[in-house]
Amino acid sequence: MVASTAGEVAMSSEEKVYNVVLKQAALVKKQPRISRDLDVNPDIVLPGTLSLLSEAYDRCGEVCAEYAKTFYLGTLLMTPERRRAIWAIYVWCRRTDELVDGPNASHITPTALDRWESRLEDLFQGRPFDMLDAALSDTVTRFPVDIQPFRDMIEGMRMDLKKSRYKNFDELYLYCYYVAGTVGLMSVPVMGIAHDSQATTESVYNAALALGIANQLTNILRDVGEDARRGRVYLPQDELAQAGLSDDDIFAGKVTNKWRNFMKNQIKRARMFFDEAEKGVAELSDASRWPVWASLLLYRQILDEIEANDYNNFTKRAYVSKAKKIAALPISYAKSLIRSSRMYPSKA
Ligand SMILES: CC(C)=CCC/C(C)=C/CC/C(C)=C/CC/C(C)=C/[C@@H]1[C@@H](COP(=O)(O)OP(=O)(O)O)[C@]1(C)CC/C=C(\C)CC/C=C(\C)CCC=C(C)C
Ligand SMILES: Nc1ncnc2c1ncn2[C@@H]1O[C@H](COP(=O)(O)OP(=O)(O)OP(=O)(O)O)[C@@H](O)[C@H]1O
Ligand SMILES: [Mn+2]
Repeated sequence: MVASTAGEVAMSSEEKVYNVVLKQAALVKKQPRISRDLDVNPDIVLPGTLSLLSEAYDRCGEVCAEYAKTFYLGTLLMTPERRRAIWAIYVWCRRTDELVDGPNASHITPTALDRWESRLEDLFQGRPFDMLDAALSDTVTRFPVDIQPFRDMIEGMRMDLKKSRYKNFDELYLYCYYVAGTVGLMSVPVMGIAHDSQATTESVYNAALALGIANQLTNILRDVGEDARRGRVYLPQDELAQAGLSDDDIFAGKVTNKWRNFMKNQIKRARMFFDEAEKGVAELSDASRWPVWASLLLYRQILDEIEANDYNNFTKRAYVSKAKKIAALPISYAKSLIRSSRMYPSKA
């Protein structure tokens, strides 16, 4: 905590977000999981001509496969019920992101985000607006998923509309929580914690949050040039200044030693969040560990690729080759067999 000049005690973003983590962990412990047959969910009013929920989920799967093939393949390793739920969450996140990042982004106003949020409230109450919302509406009755991280992701999009600079890491951390840490908090109740895990629920949520933050920091470091061309700098201004750099250096896009040193520190920080996340993966339920390890290893390799590009993230896009993606699969499978804090072997 930081005391301001006015005397009141200000909370850091990390502390604020940790309070959300504690709340999510407490909710998941309380809420019992309801299991029903697919397509028989009396709590949902299906929109339009939609007669079967399975059609809605299939459509979510198609959207997911179209936007993120690698990730879609990962979800195929999960149980069918969990896989469908993750698709529904993925599609909602992707649609939310498209509002500010997609082809119609220039027309998006805070009012449009307010409307998206009231649609979110409706779908959590069993009144989905369209087919894709209907799948998520069903998911949130089957798994103890809370609305807060979804609201927070919309808040992140609001932030993105009005803010294009971040004073320090504390401000950037909050943005990363809103747009990506939230994904971790949404996913854990679906992926499930292993029945014999000795870890606390909070620590697993904390690791999930860390993976979201790590992914977003990596995404930012990969896209520095692309974002600068849209007038945006998602880097801590105070750290840029300490490194002797300014926005103008970023717009000029020249790889200098100052830039390399700055990038080394940013990469180091992103890796620390990946390390934090690693501690939680072993606690997830059996079928969820493999896809999460795969996504962690693949996303983390983008950092290695930025190094391999000699820190030119202005004009070169760092990406992981198909061969490396394939190589990550057996490695992540082997890692998913390791179950750190558990005392007994799995029954599954
Ligand atoms: C198995 C798994 C990875 C599950 C998560 C699936 C899920 C619901 C993903 C939604 C992702 C999404 C569309 C988010 C919207 C905002 C956004 C675009 C965030 C960026 C993702 C990267 O996407 P991409 O490379 O396509 O970016 P471009 O738009 O092309 O620029 C983010 C960087 C954030 C993604 C964050 C996660 C996937 C969180 C992962 C955390 C977990 C799955 C928790 C794991 C649990 C433990 C205990 C570690
Ligand atoms: N091996 C590659 N070759 C060329 N472009 C790539 C490669 N990998 C990723 N990209 C580009 O970067 C974008 C984002 O990559 P990301 O790492 O998020 O993979 P993704 O969304 O899971 O997509 P996919 O798995 O279908 O490649 C891709 O949509 C693509 O435009
Ligand atoms: Mn992508």
